[in-house]
Amino acid sequence: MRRKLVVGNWKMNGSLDQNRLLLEALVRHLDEVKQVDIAVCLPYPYLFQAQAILAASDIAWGAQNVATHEGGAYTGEVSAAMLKEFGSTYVIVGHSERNGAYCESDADVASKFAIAKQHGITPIFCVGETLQERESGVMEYAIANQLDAILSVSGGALLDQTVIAYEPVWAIGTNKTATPEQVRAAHSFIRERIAALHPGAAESVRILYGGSVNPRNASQLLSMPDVDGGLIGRCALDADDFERICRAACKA
Ligand SMILES: O=C[C@H](O)COP(=O)(O)O
Repeated sequence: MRRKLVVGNWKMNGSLDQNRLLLEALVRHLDEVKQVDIAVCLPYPYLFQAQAILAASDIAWGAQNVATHEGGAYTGEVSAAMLKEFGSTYVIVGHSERNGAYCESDADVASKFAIAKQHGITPIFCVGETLQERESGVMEYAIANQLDAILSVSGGALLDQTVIAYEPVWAIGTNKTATPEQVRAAHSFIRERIAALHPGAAESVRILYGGSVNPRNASQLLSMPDVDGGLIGRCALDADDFERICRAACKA
């Protein structure tokens, strides 16, 4: 039985003052929510602040990216070892906002996935189709390619105990949520694809849905078969909304 996981992706939002209020509110609001795992992935400069405020709670924290290298002359990069020093449990890899704007390749994402695992950080590996891919009927092909990039570098076994986020690009930040049936079909496809290579990993990997999840649609989306939680963007910046989504996950 997989435990549900709700992760807030703060993206490039926050300030020391805003974060303190939000993190302290999350600690208060979510103190009694024990039935699901909860985490926030915030910008690098605030990992120390998250560690200070969340360490005594059950809320985990992590980053939104990681370098493909262990260290050295890579200006502007942040290594997995550095993330670990600040207590990061998770790191998001392959988010479509990075693939598009920063030209991350599948090989880059596979390296990030592998290096995170080597340092004991759980990668949250994002996959998902564009609207054009969905409308032209190649959605499964697109997702399979993204998955295979990881599977070919890391092997199925490395997916054991990791997290995949299915995020249709057209549903991110748009208020166009995927229908429950679309979500179910995509999650089932992802699990079957992994099972074909590594049945053990397919059972343990948690597959989150991300894309315009809010307190009103969370119950239905998160209770679909093969959905093990959510990756939440905008609604993770509001303590009340995030709490309601976490509570919906408890009942899902
Ligand atoms: O990582 C989170 C996703 O990009 C979803 O963002 P959103 O909930 O604002 O649509």
